[in-house]
Amino acid sequence: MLDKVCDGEIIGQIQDVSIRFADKTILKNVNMQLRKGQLHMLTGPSGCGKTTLLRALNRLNDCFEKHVMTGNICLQLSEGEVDVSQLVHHHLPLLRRKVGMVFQTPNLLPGSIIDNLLLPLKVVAGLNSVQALARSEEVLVQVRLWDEIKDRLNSDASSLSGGQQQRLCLARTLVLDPEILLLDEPTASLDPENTEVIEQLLVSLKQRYTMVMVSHSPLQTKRLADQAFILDRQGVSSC
Ligand SMILES: Nc1ncnc2c1ncn2[C@@H]1O[C@H](COP(=O)(O)OP(=O)(O)OP(=O)(O)O)[C@@H](O)[C@H]1O
Repeated sequence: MLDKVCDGEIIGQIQDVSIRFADKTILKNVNMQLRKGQLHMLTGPSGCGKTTLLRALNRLNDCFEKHVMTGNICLQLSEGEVDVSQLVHHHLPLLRRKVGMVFQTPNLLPGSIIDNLLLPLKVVAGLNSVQALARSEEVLVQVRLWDEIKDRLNSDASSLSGGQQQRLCLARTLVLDPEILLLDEPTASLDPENTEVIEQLLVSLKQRYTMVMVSHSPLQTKRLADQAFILDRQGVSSC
């Protein structure tokens, strides 16, 4: 029984969501609820549509041609209830800020470690240099990276280890104050030691953020899940 915590305010309703790319149906009538401050683990066979479902939550599938989604996704964010499926194009950047995503392999911006945080803070959040530096330090402490990199903030981000790069990616998402975090197999490219660091970090982020994480590992799912879901051709079931 993986449902360690079943109560909690429902802040996400995924109702009858079906998604296809061109004429290929990937997801059919998926129903799922997200609860505030909980870590929802999503598992299932390769190719069943886990990443596609994650991307539906912040409309990243819109980036692909011939993508069609039906059904509803409603999220309760600090601004109020957002009908994700109905949002017009110019509201998507704000949605993606509130519903941030971390990918399977670290996807850092070219440039220095600190550039990876200053850039979104200045360009997206409109902070000045002093504010952006202060916020960067705050979030680097939050992802437990500050002590490791505080003396080389201007080094190339690619000089970081894989685990450090993934924590920097997480920091880059957190720096914009998301409310929901989408995590697409964030430890898939990491060794067991770095996986443990990321897992501990995610546990520490529970409560403050609502998280949806894809994992292939039953053990990882068991370790982390407040609620676990299996996605397959029949849709989503909790386990
Ligand atoms: N942009 C796209 N265009 C066309 N087909 C796509 C696109 N993205 C995903 N698909 C297809 O949708 C199906 C589900 O892919 P998805 O990546 O969501 O599965 P997954 O469960 O996350 O797989 P894995 O566990 O292997 O990462 C696959 O058949 C894939 O080829």
